[in-house]
Order: sequence, then C-alpha cells, then structure tokens
Amino acid sequence: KEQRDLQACKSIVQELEGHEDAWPFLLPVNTRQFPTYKKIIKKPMDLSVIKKKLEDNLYKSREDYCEDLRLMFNNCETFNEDDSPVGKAGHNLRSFFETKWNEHF
Ligand SMILES: Cc1ncccc1N[C@H]1CCCS(=O)(=O)C1
Repeated sequence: KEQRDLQACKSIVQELEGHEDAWPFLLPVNTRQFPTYKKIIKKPMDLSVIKKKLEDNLYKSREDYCEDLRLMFNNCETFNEDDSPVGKAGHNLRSFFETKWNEHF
C-alpha cells in the first residue's frame, strides 16, 4: 500500500542522514565553492531536497523516489573521482541505500 511505502521511504532517508558518509549529501552542493558544478551536473539532487519532496508528497511512487536517490549518487560519480573523499562517501552511501531499499521492498 502507498502509505506504507511512504513511511518506508521516510525512514530510509532518516537512516541515510544518520550515516557517517552522508556529509557530502545533506545539503545542495555549494556552487560558489564548486563553480563548475552547475555546468557539469544538469539535475542537482541532495537528501534535503528528497526529504522535502517526501514531506510535500511530491513523489508519485517509491520508484519515483528511488530515481532521485540514484540521481544524487550518479551526480556524485560524474563530478568526483572514485578515490576522492566525496567519491568514496558516495560509493559507501549508495551501497548502504541499495541494501536498505532491498530490505524494505
Ligand atoms: C556531493 C558533492 N559533489 C560534488 C562536490 C561537492 C559535493 N558535496 C559537498 C557538500 C558540502 C561539503 S563539501 O564541500 O566538502 C562536499
């Protein structure tokens, strides 16, 4: 049922936010600090936006929500080297997310 899905998606976001490798994803990337980001990444996404969209009921389905999380991780891989601190955090948090996703659904 959709209501149960929404609750599961909210709890997954909370678990991601509490993960030690969530620090690069808690807020939108600062484009003053990373001036090329807007040019390279066409659709920025972060955990604060995903959380807001959940709260505002903007996701049509759990797949819609999952798409935003995968967009966030793919943006990270596009912009960051795999062996950089942000790149490593992205790989770790993605793995944590996919595990939680499979636990719930
Ligand atoms: C996810 C991401 N992709 C590309 C560049 C930067 C980031 N995240 C930043 C978020 C604020 C802290 S930081 O500036 O160290 C890292």
